[in-house]
Order: sequence, then C-alpha cells, then structure tokens
Amino acid sequence: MSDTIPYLREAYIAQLAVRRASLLTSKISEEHLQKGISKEDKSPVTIGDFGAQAIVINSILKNFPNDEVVGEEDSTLIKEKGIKDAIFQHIKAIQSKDQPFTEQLGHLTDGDEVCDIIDRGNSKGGRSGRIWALDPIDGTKGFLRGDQYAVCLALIVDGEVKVGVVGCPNLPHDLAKTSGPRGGLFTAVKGQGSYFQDLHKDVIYPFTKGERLSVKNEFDVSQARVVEGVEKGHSAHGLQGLIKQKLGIVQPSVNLDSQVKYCAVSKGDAEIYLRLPRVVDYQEKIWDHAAGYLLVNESGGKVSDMYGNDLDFGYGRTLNSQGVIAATSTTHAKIIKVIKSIVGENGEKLEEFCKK
Ligand SMILES: Nc1ncnc2c1ncn2[C@@H]1O[C@H](COP(=O)(O)OS(=O)(=O)O)[C@@H](OP(=O)(O)O)[C@H]1O
Ligand SMILES: [Mg+2]
Ligand SMILES: [Mg+2]
Ligand SMILES: [Mg+2]
Repeated sequence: MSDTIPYLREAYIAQLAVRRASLLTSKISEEHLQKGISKEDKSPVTIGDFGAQAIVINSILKNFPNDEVVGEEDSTLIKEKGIKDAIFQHIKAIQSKDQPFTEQLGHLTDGDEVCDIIDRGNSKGGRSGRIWALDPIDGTKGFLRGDQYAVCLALIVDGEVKVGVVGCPNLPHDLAKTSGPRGGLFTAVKGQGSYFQDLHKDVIYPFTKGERLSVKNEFDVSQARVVEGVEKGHSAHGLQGLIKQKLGIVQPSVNLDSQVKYCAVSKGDAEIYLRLPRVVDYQEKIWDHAAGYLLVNESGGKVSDMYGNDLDFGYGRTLNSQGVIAATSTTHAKIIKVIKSIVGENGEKLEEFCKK
C-alpha cells in the first residue's frame, strides 16, 4: 500500500538528511560554537550552515544523482577563511554518530569534498526538471541567539513543490508550553497531507504513519493567533501591526525566527503568518519558503503573496512576488482584503507603509 504513495523515497531520504543535518547544528549549538561570519550582503553564516548544506546535498545526490539543488550557501568564504577542515571534523563526528544510515546517506571524507558538494547547490532553479531547494539553517540569526531555526528542504518538480521537510531542533512540541519537549520533524507531500514526528526519534516510515496535521479553521479572525518574524529588517512590523489592528486581532503576536512560523500554522498552534516586505524590491528566496509553503497547503491552509496570488517556485532562485501570507483558509481572504485596503489594490502605497 505504501508503494502507491508518490515521492515516498524522496520524502524518506529528505527526512533522514534533514535529521542528520539537525544533529550537526544541535551539537554546534550545545557546544556554543556558533559564531557568525559576515557574507557579502552583510548577513551571517556559520560553520553550522556550511556543514548542514554539505550533509544534505551529499545525501540527496547519492540517492538522486541527476537532480539539481538550489542551496543558499557556497564555498567562497570557507576557502577565504581556511575553515574547510574544521567543518569536516564536525561532519565526521556526526557521520559516526549517525552510522546506521551511512549506506543510505553516504559519507564525506575530507574538507575538499565538503567544498565541492556545497557548490553543487548552484542550480539556477527554473520551470523544468527535479530541483531541490535547501536552506541548511533558516533563521541563522535565531541560531546565533540560541532561539528558533530550521533545516529546510523541498523538492520542486517542473516548478511545483512536491515534497517539503523541515527540521526544527528547538521548537517546543506545544508552542503554548515552552518547558515541554522540543524538536520536530515536519513532512509534507503534495496531495498526501502533512505530518509531524519527534525529531529525536527514529524517522517513521512511511511518513504517513506520523501525526497528521491540520490548520485550525474554527478560529474567528479576531481571535487568530499570529506569528511574525523576529528581525525588524526582514519584515515590516509596523505595517503588520496595522493589518492586525484592522482585522481586530487583540492577542499579541508570537515572534519566531525561520520557517518554524509555517510549522506553527500547519500544526494548528497559530492561524496567521504575516511577512510583509521591509524593502519594496526585496526578492524572497525559494529556500526560505518552499517547504513551509507545502506544509501549510497540505494542512488545509493557504499561502500566497501579499496580494493573494499563489507563489511561483519555477521562476528561479527567488520568487517573483512581494510578501508572504500563510493562514487558515477561513481567514486568508480577509487578510488580503485588508492589505489591499491599506497599500492599494496593486501596492501603490506600499513603499510608504513598508518603512513603518
Ligand atoms: N530584507 C529582507 N527581507 C526579507 N527576508 C530577508 C531579508 N534579508 C534576509 N532575509 C531572509 O530572511 C531569512 C530569515 O527569515 P526569518 O523568518 O527567520 O526572519 S525573522 O528574523 O524571523 O524576522 C533569512 O534566511 P537565513 O539567511 O537562512 O537565515 C534571509 O534569507
Ligand atoms: Mg542566510
Ligand atoms: Mg533562510
Ligand atoms: Mg539559511
């Protein structure tokens, strides 16, 4: 019966790879080794981001050698800073800890191989073929603070997201109980639903035996729980505040880094995720959204740009749209209506509001 589930093998390998990469990032975090290096665009990257990208791409290409990968990182800074061997030592430690999966995921043997495999994430993306989108650490700023971050992987086939897997090492199982167990592995396959399992337990096969997720549609928009980002530079908190006010939302938002915001909506811990652009011409990266987009859609929610249009994952390494709204299907249309009432039907007044 499980043989009839589409993309079953892809989902399983993606889960194992994300879990292995999460082991690496957790260990780096537990040992307080996460130091940021500044990229050309001034955003941070760490040995955790590089190590996780190497592990995931190596696992994917061992199993699906003809596929392409759009990965966030490349090896330029590793070579400049002379840190390839340090990264390899971290990977080696995780490979021996995760030894039972070596046959399925393969292993890396030295620092040069680490650099080469990281650079296989250089696909331009696009509308045809099988392309994986990988964010080895989404929410690097959260990772550096010891807060939320996620390892995010999606398979896009002919421009459509088919598989999404998100590993969230620090996410409480219940967002309302921060002292409870932490660590989630979220999996969605197009047409098959989305599922949760404990990141610290063995990967469940097939993924459909995990806990099935669904959004909570019974909440009235004024009672909705909203998640927003943490960094003031990544989304327009002032404009988001105005939208919440117009929707009559009274509860304060929960601020979370990374795609754990999508995870929270997909499992019914929140009803709305607002991400309005802070810079009017910012192009969102596909690896920041592909997996989370499928999770929320497969949980019965809706994800769109700020004007209600579907997101286009076949455009290239970026989306070609502005903002992202993820919400339960009952609240989504109301949010879009309010956004248009503020910034204009086609965003005529957006520039004025996104700076607020
Ligand atoms: N100006 C601007 N606008 C929108 N998004 C941006 C911007 N600059 C960076 N980024 C991307 O934001 C990614 C992190 O998103 P978060 O949801 O974690 O942001 S937040 O800190 O929670 O607000 C972050 O992903 P990571 O680099 O993987 O952490 C970036 O790709
Ligand atoms: Mg980054
Ligand atoms: Mg990211
Ligand atoms: Mg990242």
